[in-house]
Amino acid sequence: MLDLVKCDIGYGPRIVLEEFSLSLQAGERIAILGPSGSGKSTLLKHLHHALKSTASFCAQSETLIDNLSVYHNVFMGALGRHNALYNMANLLLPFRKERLEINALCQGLELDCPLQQQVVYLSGGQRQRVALGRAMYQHQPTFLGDEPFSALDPAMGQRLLKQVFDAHESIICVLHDPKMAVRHFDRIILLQHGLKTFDGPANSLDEAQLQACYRQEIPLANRQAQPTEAEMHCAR
Ligand SMILES: Nc1ncnc2c1ncn2[C@@H]1O[C@H](COP(=O)(O)OP(=O)(O)OP(=O)(O)O)[C@@H](O)[C@H]1O
Repeated sequence: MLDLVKCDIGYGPRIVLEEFSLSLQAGERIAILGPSGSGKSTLLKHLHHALKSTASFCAQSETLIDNLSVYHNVFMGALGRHNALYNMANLLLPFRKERLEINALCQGLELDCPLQQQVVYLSGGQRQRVALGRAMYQHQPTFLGDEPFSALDPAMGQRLLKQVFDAHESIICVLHDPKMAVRHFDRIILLQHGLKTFDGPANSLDEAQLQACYRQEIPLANRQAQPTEAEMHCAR
C-alpha cells in the first residue's frame, strides 16, 4: 500500500522523523504508540498526505467547525464527492438522502444530540464522535485516526473501534491506550524521540519494552542514533 524509505518527515526545516522507513500493506490494523512529542501525529499526517485519495483522516476534534451543526460537520467528509454547487445547496438546505445517511451514521456512533445542534455546545466525547462521523463519511478504504477514541469511556471506545474496523479495509491509529492497541490491533509501531523503537506484531511487544518507551529509555539497538555527551559538547 505504501513504502517509505529513509524519508525525512517534519515541518519545513524541522525534521521530526529522520530517515524514516516504513512499509504498509492493505488490510493491516496498525496502532502507533509512544510518549508525548515522539512524532506520532507527525507520522500520521505524513501518511495522510501520502495516501490522500484512499484514506480518510480523523483529526482531533478541535478541527471541527464550532458554529456549524453536527450535520454540517459530518457532511464535510463528503465534500470531495460532489461539485461545489451540490455541496453549497446541501449545506444550505440538507437533502433527504444525506440527512438519512448522516442520521444513521450518527445513531451508529451513539450520538444522541439533534443533527442541527451546533458542535460548540457538545461535550468532548460527543465532539469526538462527530469527528469520527466526518472521517467515516469520507467512505475511504483506509482509516487514519489521531487518538479517535481518547475522550470516550472504554466500553464505548471499543464499540466504536469495532465500527471503524467493520467499515474500513486498513486502519492506522495513533493511540494513548496501549491496552486497546495490544488487544485489538495486529501491528504496533512504537515511537520515541522520532525513532521507531518497535515495529511488529502486537503479541510480540513485551510489557517491559512498552514501559521503557514511556519512561523515555532508548533501547540499545537505537542508541547510536542519539548524539553522545561528547558529540553534543563538540557541537556546542
Ligand atoms: N506544525 C509544527 N511545526 C513544527 N514542529 C511541530 C509542529 N507540530 C509538531 N511539531 C513538533 O514535532 C514534534 C512531534 O510532535 P507530534 O505532534 O508529532 O508528537 P506526538 O507524539 O503526536 O505528541 P502527542 O502525544 O503529545 O500528541 C514535537 O517536538 C512538536 O513540537
